[in-house]
Amino acid sequence: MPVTRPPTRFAYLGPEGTFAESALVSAVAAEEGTRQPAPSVAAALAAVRAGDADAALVPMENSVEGSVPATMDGLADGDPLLITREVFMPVGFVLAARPGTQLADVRSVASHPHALAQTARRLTELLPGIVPLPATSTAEAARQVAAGELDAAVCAPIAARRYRLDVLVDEVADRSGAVTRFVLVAPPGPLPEPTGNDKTSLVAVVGDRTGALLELLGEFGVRGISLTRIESRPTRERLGAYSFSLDCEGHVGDARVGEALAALHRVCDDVRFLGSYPRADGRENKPVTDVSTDAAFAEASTWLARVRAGRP
Ligand SMILES: O=C(O)C(=O)C[C@]1(C(=O)O)C=C[C@@H](O)C=C1
Repeated sequence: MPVTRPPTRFAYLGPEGTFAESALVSAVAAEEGTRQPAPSVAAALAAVRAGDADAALVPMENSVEGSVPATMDGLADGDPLLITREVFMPVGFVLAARPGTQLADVRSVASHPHALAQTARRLTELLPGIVPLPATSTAEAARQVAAGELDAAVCAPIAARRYRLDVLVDEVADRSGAVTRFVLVAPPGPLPEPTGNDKTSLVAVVGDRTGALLELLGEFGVRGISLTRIESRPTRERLGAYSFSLDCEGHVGDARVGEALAALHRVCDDVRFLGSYPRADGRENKPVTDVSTDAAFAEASTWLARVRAGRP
């Protein structure tokens, strides 16, 4: 009898109309599963950890405003989760209000803090003297405007349509061309197969030693592995204790990446592997140097085995 698998349940930062939902729609075909909005990044990750969702799509970083702390910390702490995909989404913002509202009528405006940061200058020009309020997402701000709780929202054009708002001002981003990188995270399980153009993410806690960060970077450098992102986050244990969240080129199944991670496991206080997944930013990993290929690593271990066997 054919086994029918239940559809994958994808959680995302909701409500409907977020950039996260658009990114999920762009990356996952409708027949691949169902979509369930979560009220926050933490809630989306918690749904996966509790088994109420099979995967969650959450924002990781934005080309203008940088990393999303809720995602960084949500992946670094708690039960382990694995990134299985990355998804890039252009983000553009509108100022939306209930039909009939004029710009001069607006007394309150809200959005996700990342969206407010990307539109801060324009909002000051358009709404002088009004302090923008944070919302859990751009679409949540739009929903609150539709419910009459706020006058205006900075949101995606799709959220304005979804909540039947009028666009008061189109394109309110301070910088055009912004892109947000989302990641799809799932419970621990088989890793995506290496494609030859992959990324690996991890969080490393380095000890309080002189040169500890240099040591960490050196493990990548000596194996010819390029980093695509690195940032520090407080471990929240005490002032001055940091973890490093980073992405590098390559798959943990590649000899050079596997060896680098094993070395970090030796030299760092803690290493959390966050996944290896296909690179999706349209760029190619840097060519692997001759001395860092899988073949070069295999040949070196064959040589070492011979040496150890007394046959140099
Ligand atoms: O609020 C949303 O629509 C989101 O998907 C979140 C988010 C973010 O966290 O950065 C995504 C893209 C934009 O940069 C603004 C907000």
